[in-house]
Amino acid sequence: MSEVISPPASALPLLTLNNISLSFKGVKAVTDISFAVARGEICALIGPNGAGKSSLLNVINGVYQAQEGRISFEGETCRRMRPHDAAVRGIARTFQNLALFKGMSVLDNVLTGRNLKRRSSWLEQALRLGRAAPEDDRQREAAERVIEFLHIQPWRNALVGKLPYGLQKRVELARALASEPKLLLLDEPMAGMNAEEKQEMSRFILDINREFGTTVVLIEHDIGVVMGLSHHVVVLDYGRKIGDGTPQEVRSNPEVIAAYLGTRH
Ligand SMILES: Nc1ncnc2c1ncn2[C@@H]1O[C@H](COP(=O)(O)OP(=O)(O)OP(=O)(O)O)[C@@H](O)[C@H]1O
Repeated sequence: MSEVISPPASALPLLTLNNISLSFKGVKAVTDISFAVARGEICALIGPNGAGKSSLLNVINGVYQAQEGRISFEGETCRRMRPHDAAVRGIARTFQNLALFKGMSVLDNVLTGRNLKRRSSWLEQALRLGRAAPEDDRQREAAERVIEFLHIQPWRNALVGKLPYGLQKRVELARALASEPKLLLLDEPMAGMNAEEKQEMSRFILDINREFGTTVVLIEHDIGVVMGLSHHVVVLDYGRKIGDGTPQEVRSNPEVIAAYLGTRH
């Protein structure tokens, strides 16, 4: 894999989490987490199982509402953000367990990522009237460009449920990318993949970051992949932040080493 190039320095972070705490019926999942994600960077969230990584991703895109703390996105601070608001503001995500329409084709799945870009009403779309027909063509062209970018054109008409798991993960990435996000949240994009597939997926994530300047926050368990892919690493353990810095800084952090070598588990 080629070297990770640092993103351009920008004064204002794209995303800032301030003192985020989240609990489920009194059980703390995330406690007092603060960190900032610079525009254009790839930030990895790592930590042992149950550390609170997915919960935090769900707070960022509004699936969960933090009981405490604030999130700022593009300088705008909000206490509560619903998933639809997050999508409208340019936050897209993929899931640990795939969330695709398995009975639909690759192209149709990717097209669902374009829904927020449509301006015609559902009636116009159903009857292909007014703005709907030319808009349909534009959305299809945009979806085809993403399909080509992620090298899934040979399967564009295949039913997603029939594809191997690694390809389904790529289709889910394509659907998220089709929405032209400013921030892409990837929950274990390489889970269940072999070394070759992981390398390929890392390559696509780097290409997205470089080609479109998309900021990425991803959860990944493979530390080798994280170190080769990320500009910034945030480490969680038991819902608390124990490390935050460059891959090199995090790798030499004694608390992180203790968490990973198991002396604390
Ligand atoms: N919907 C929920 N209801 C109750 N508890 C939850 C819920 N979601 C997460 N938790 C709890 O919050 C804690 C953090 O879980 P979370 O899934 O965020 O961790 P994680 O770091 O993503 O773990 P993994 O790497 O295994 O996916 C765990 O103790 C988990 O059991």
